[in-house]
Amino acid sequence: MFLKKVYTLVFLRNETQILLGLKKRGFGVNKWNGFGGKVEQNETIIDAAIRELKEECCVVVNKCDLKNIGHLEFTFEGDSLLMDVRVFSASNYQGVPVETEEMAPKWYGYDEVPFDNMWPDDRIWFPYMVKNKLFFGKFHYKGFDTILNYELQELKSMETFYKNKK
Ligand SMILES: Nc1ncnc2c1[nH]c(=O)n2[C@H]1C[C@H](O)[C@@H](COP(=O)(O)OP(=O)(O)OP(=O)(O)O)O1
Repeated sequence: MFLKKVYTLVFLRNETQILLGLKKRGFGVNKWNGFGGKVEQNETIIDAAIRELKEECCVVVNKCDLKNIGHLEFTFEGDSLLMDVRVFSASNYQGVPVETEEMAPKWYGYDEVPFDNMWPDDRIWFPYMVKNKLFFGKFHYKGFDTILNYELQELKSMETFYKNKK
């Protein structure tokens, strides 16, 4: 039996670049990642995605501009936590990303993504995101550096995926 916690993860992207943030504190510190965090009680997943993006790099995105592009699940050996991460992409937004107490943002070309300083799973599913393919990934970790096993699949539609998900 797992204890599920829902998280958001947002990537701002254009044709040639993706915005990553260097996490300055807490879980995943010193790793480059998208922007996101835990969904709070009485908050929708989309509202959490918008709030976390604003808190972490001061950018505002409208609901209609956030596209759900993937679903990731992380479990850890000897731990009952299941991290349920909803991945979003947006190319329309308001404001210029700025550094906050939590994240230092930086634009990267798709061929210069710093995978060596990211979660190890990122290099496995990023290619799907970059090719605009929808995806579902499940990763089981030992500690935070070693993937013991994983599954990754391309999805036809996120709606169908969530409709059929138990
Ligand atoms: N393995 C992996 N790959 C890619 N992305 C992630 C992981 N593990 C993760 O946790 N993440 C993502 C999911 C979330 O976007 C963040 C983690 O959120 P966190 O910073 O813990 O949540 P907050 O609500 O911001 O936490 P507080 O610092 O406010 O307590 O990383």
